[in-house]
Amino acid sequence: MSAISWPEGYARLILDEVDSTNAEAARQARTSSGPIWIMAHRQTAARGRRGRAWRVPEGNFSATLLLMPSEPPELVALRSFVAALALFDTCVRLTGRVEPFALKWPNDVLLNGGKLAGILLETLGNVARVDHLAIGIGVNLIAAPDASEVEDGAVRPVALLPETGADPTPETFLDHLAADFARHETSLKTYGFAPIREAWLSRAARLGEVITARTGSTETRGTFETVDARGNLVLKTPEGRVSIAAADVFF
Ligand SMILES: O=C(O)CCCC[C@@H]1SC[C@@H]2NC(=O)N[C@@H]21
Repeated sequence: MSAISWPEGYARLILDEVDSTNAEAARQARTSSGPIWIMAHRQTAARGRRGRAWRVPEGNFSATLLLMPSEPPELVALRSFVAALALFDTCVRLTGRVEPFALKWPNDVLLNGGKLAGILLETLGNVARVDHLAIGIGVNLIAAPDASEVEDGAVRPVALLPETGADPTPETFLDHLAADFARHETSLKTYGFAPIREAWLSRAARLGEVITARTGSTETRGTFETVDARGNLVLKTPEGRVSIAAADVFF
């Protein structure tokens, strides 16, 4: 595997233990003046989407990228697609295989149909313009939580090592991910969301198939048509097209 160079303009902080790298990003935001990757070998209070806990066996990958976008929230939210694409590229490079990986809206990476990685976006700042964005990324490198620990109907958790035999250290994973993220971030800034959206759709799981999107107590079932220019999930239902900004998706 060729050596990878750390992207210019991004700082890096590697911790042995922290409560949550997203919580550390919020603390770093008080003093940091530029983007910084924060990686931890252990998290004692890692959090997942929608207030869930995220269980992290040691050896798995846990990191947060703190950005200072100063952009409106709808643009900032598109970073979840940038992060998902970067994760996809990193996984492909480190395993030498593309076919077992897919992206699940809004921001999971699947491996052999199971959940390999999740992304948690958290914003800090005023409502109109986001001053700080924390992109938290967890990847099951060596071990996945037991299927009994996840919500009913959710995809089963899987890990990279048992599924592919690839055994990157968290540091190696970070080096690749930081480079891949920086490349897609430059593309977003230069060309806008369109190429990111196309690339994401070409790696999407269950495109054209019937899926279910659940938000609280509301459930929408329909054919996964596309992701629109704002990153919304578009489902074709018997009642017409529905565009969904935030939900959990079930296959
Ligand atoms: O629910 C999900 O799918 C998102 C999981 C995100 C977990 C990562 S691990 C690194 C970062 N720190 C946290 O506390 N959470 C994110």
